[in-house]
Amino acid sequence: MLDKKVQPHIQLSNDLAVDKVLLPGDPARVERLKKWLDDPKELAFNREYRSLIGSYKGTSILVMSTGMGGPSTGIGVEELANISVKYAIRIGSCGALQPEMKIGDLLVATAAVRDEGTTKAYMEEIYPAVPDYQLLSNIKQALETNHFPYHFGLVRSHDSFYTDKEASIDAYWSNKGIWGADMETSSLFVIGGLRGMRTASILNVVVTADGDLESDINKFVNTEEKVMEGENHQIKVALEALASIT
Ligand SMILES: O=P(O)(O)O[C@H]1O[C@H](CO)[C@@H](O)[C@H]1O
Ligand SMILES: O=c1cc[nH]c(=O)[nH]1
Repeated sequence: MLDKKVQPHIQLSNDLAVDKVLLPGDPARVERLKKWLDDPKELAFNREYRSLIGSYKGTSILVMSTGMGGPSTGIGVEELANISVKYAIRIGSCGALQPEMKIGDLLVATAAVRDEGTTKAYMEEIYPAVPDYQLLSNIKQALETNHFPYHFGLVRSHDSFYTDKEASIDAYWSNKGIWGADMETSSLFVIGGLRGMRTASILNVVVTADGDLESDINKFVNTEEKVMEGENHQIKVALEALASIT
């Protein structure tokens, strides 16, 4: 369904005529993205959905935060599909689950474990959460051209952060070969995919596998240098991947 009306949550409409979007979780990341775009224009900031539009190498790019977790990501993705968005790359942060991953390394999701509630409201658990092959290929090209440190691997998207069991849950999934933990990738892949969107997720490592989640997250709030370097890398790679869509 194409929708000329302003969408209720994201407060954007089809009049934008843009089909490519970058999706950070954090609205503050939207502000930091401004410097990457030519002629950036603030659009809306309603609830967790902060948006701006600009261009990169002549390609029109929408940027919109999803907030944290599956439900807000799902609503954002549905409303973006209603205004004709066709390509969406998440630029998020994640906790590492494998020991060789360093702060500021990038993790490109090859698929996601649907360990959250949102996508179960849409599809049986046997349905896979997978990205678009062409976007992955563009992302790999940009990573190699720029020589940024990266990994490709499975991500676990989850709903909880501060339960008493987080350490053992992470150990379990690490042993099963999962590379990182976030809260939105599986919802983007499943809901975006069901709505005909091509999707990918590039995650910046903000917590190492042997790190303590609470203290490392606090360092993240203090904009630790390596984290910011990783964020700049993920933004550049995502923009290059979108701009090279033919
Ligand atoms: O930095 P963002 O993109 O929000 O991603 C991660 O950070 C939040 C938790 O701190 C969750 O949303 C998680 O997925
Ligand atoms: O472990 C982590 C760290 C950041 N974000 C997450 O979702 N999980």
